[in-house]
Order: sequence, then structure tokens, then C-alpha cells
Amino acid sequence: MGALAEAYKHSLLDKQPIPLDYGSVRTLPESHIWLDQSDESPYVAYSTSPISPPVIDLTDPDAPRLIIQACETWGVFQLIGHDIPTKLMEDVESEAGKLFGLPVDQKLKALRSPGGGAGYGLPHISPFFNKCMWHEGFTIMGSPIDHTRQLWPQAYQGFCETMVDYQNQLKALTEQLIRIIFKSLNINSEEVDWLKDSQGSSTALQLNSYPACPDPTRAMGLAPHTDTSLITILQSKTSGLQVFKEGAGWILVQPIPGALIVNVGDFLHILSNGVFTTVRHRVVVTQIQRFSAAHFYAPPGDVIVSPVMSKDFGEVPRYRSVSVKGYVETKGKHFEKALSLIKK
Ligand SMILES: C=C1C[C@]23C[C@@]1(O)CC[C@H]2[C@@]12CCC[C@@](C)(C(=O)O1)[C@H]2[C@@H]3C(=O)O
Ligand SMILES: O=C(O)CCC(=O)C(=O)O
Ligand SMILES: [Fe+2]
Repeated sequence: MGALAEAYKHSLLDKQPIPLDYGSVRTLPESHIWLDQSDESPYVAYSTSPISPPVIDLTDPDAPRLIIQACETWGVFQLIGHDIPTKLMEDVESEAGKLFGLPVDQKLKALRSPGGGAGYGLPHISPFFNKCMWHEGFTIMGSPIDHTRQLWPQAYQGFCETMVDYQNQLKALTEQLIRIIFKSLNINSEEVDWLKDSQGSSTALQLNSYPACPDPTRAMGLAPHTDTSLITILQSKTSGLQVFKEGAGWILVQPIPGALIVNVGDFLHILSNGVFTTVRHRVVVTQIQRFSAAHFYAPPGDVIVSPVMSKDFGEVPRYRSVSVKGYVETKGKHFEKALSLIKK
């Protein structure tokens, strides 16, 4: 858990709208129409360019070089050859389906409390937009037991076991990727206490549901954002995620069966002195419900993140050093402006 639990805490002081009973809505309500915000509309500037983020096989001896290259050029890649069991990935999706399939009154029993990080609700970034997203989410930080007991008083165990197993395995995979990336940054992983003991890092698992939408071209699944994390690992069987590529525009990511989508977050961007891209992304919706699960990983709250200095990453720092806790707070208050506020 840790520092990420604090993300958007301050923005949540504003009244947070609650998700609609999506199943009963036949016409897109005015509150959910994004079309008039022209440059934010998901169907405007949607690139037809054939380029797409690289696919990297973790068992390929050349994987470390390809990962670094992808972090620089795209800030996102699809990972195959990882050892997360397919069955576990499928169980996560089917447990998420059961949760979001509950009647809305039931789901509201697990509603995130004001200022709280975990539980059911709209995206944490909702207060920064004047339109609502076509989305419902369930955020897990640490054990999901308290919230899931509200949902299924007798039958919460299957859900909890699956999510805890997934969180542990995704944490280990993230740490494997971080060790690879740190090597290129000339950081000795053996000297990084929080990585060595696997203690204290901040993690969160976000289950996302994008309900079937009656008017997809005018709705927004998840508004453009960068993740606050060091690294995020996402699973989804279906397309909907778009990433912004400088010079090309919004590119739809076509998930490869069994692959995980890995993206660079703000902390890795700062650490790499701006060389690795913290990729802006958003989600479009369709008439078919879509699920995804995103695992976020950041260092412990008291860690100071400073840009590395070298020939490859630049000899002049582009960002001020920040504590993880401090930057998470800045992001929660200023959202998209957070990075520019810590620029040197
Ligand atoms: C760990 C976290 C990152 C996140 C905020 C949170 O505390 C829990 C959910 C995460 C999420 C998922 C949807 C997009 C996002 C921007 C949001 O609103 O909530 C991210 C947050 C983030 O990366 O900053
Ligand atoms: O659903 C997706 O594909 C992306 C979700 C996402 O960006 C997030 O949870 O931060
Ligand atoms: Fe994201």
C-alpha cells in the first residue's frame, strides 16, 4: 500500500459523484457527453497510423535493451514470456466481472470513503474534469477483505485469494523489470533497500470496468492521464486503451492474448531525468463492456526520487528531487501540472 493511498486525497475533498446504474441507462446523459470538449473527445484526433507499441519477450536475451528502448521511445510496451499464469489472469477478469455485475446498491456498500484510496467508485481523477467518465472502478490497497465482505458477506474468499495472489505475483514481476531498468540507469539494485527487501513499496491494484455504452463516440472511458507510479502493469483482453505518441497522435493498443501492457509512470520519468516517457493514455468505450486490471508500483513514501546524472541521461537535472509522498500530494492537487511544477 503506502504512499499511493494518498493519491488524489486532496482532490477528493470536493464532492465525488457516484457511478450511475449503467445497466439501466438507454441514452447518454448530458453529464457524460464529452464531444463538445473537442480536443478531449476520444474520437477526435484518433490516429490511423499503423505504428504500435513494441512487443517484448522477457525470455529473449536482448529483452533488457529492448525494454530500455521502449521506455525511451514509447513509454509503453506489451510483455510476453512473463510467468504470470494465464489461469490467474483469467480468474482476475472473471472475479472483476462478478464484482461489477452486482446490483448497484450492493456495490455502493463498498464505496470509497471521502479521502480514502480503496473501494468502489469513479476514477480518482474525476474531480479534475467537468464531465463524468463512463467507468466504474474498484481500488485494492493491501488486503481487499474489508470492502469485499460488504459485497459478499458469506462468499468473499475466492475474490480475495485471487486478488492477493495476483498482487504478489505482479509485485515480483514489477521488481524484476525495475532491476533491469535500474541497471541501465547505473543504479545498483543491491544498494536500494526498498527493492532489496521488497519492503515498504507502495502498490495498488485497480480493477476497471467500462460498461456497455449506448453512445460510445460521445463518451469517455478514462480521461487522458499519466500514471503516478514508477511502473504500471495492465491486463485486458480487449482493446480500448489509447496511448499518445508524439508526432503520431492517439494510438489504439491492440492487446496480444496473454500479454501484459507495461507503462512508465511519472516517478520513472523523473528518475530517468525525463529520458523515459511517462506515457499519456486514455480509454475509449464501445457497446460491449470491457474490463482491465492495473497494478501500480511506487517506492515507499519517504524515498527521495532524484534524476540520475550521466552521459546518457544528461548532466543537468531537469527536475528537482522530490519525496514520493510529496509528489503524490502534488499530483493529487495539481494533476496534469504536477510534473511542470517540479521542473528545474
Ligand atoms: C495507486 C493509485 C494510482 C492511481 C491513484 C491510486 O491511488 C489508485 C488508482 C490509480 C488510478 C487508476 C485510474 C487512473 C488514475 C490516474 C486514477 O484516477 O486512479 C490512476 C492513479 C494514478 O496513477 O495517479
Ligand atoms: O483500462 C485501461 O486500459 C487503462 C486503465 C488505466 O489507465 C489505469 O487504470 O490507470
Ligand atoms: Fe493509467
